[in-house]
Amino acid sequence: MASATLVGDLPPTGSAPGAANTSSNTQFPPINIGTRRSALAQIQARSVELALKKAHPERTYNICPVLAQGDKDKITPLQQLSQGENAKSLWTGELESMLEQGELDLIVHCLKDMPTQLPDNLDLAAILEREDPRDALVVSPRLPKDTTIATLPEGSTIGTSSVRRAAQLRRLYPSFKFADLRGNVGTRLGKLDAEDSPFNAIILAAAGLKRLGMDNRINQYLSSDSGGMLHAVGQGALAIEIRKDDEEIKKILNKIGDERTTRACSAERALLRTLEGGCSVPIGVETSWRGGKGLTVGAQPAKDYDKHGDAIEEEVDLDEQELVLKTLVVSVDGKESVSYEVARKVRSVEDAQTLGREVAKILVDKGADKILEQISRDKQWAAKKELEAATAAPASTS
Ligand SMILES: NCc1[nH]cc(CCC(=O)O)c1CC(=O)O
Repeated sequence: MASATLVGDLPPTGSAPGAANTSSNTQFPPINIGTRRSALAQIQARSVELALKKAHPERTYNICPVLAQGDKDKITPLQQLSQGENAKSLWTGELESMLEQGELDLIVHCLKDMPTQLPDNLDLAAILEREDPRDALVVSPRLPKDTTIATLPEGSTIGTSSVRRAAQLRRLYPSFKFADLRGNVGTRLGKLDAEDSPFNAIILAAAGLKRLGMDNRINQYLSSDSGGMLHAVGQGALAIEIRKDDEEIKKILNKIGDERTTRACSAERALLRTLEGGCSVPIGVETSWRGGKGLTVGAQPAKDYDKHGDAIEEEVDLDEQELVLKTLVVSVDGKESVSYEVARKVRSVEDAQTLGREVAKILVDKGADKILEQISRDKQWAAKKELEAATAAPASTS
């Protein structure tokens, strides 16, 4: 038959007259969820799919894993990769063009990896409840299990490709050396554990380890209270990017966002955007909510436990709580730093953004601009050197 239609390829509407009153998945086309290909990315995409299925069981969902540019090039250090025009699209460019072309309906991102400015036709449409935003210290299996950042051997080598992590640690632990460490979480742990590993410890986001069920590898959670580390803007939160004009998907996403995380992360991102920092700029933040009824830890309300040990969610009026925002900008060598802390009620995303922008201006007044200018001069210098090297040896493959 010339006009055969493939099963599963039915048009969303206008099925042949007399067709059975079809099941839900033929009334609407499936929603295509884009994600990167790593195990962690796919777990994250599945958690979003689950939330969507709960909110909209009448729809069907497809997870589409896509290989990102940043995953392909594992050799060039991140600082160099994230330079120039395409800097910001390292992890998201490929997925975004598929979204623009309608091959995807939404992309699940780690908010931390999302640039503060998106292409004009795309939108950050939802931020989900935050997982643990802290950084985590994972020490070599050759060291005692109770090793902390403060008890690591003098002169230890720490594996991290994050300028923010290295700069903050240089500031407090000047004897440490830092070595580039790339790859997905499993790869990084493998490099730490290897017989001939150069690393005494590595730093990873606690959120990634928890989502992968590998938090048993965490030797110490790092925070302002422990190890003196502030995490990256948006760390631990998942965000959904969509086409700006896609009202249907906007409506579908309505129920899955988390207001507390959205406000906290909006303050963090407005701060970052005002400082014009990319993901490789050493800006650390920490947000928590306090006041109202009951204390909150991280982005989430502190949980009470009933006599069976089940968590009781406290009723806390978010609008009556203060957002506590701790911030730190450190020079790459760790020698200069500017910090600022503020607490204020933020009753909307706009309030939160205003707070973030104000804090950025205060940090600049306190000298953060000099630190950031130095970093951008260093980057330009490195880019120039790279270009010179490329011109001098065009055939070089290294
Ligand atoms: N830099 C890469 C990256 N982007 C997001 C996460 C996972 C944590 C998160 O969801 O914020 C990680 C891994 C890491 O930093 O260890």
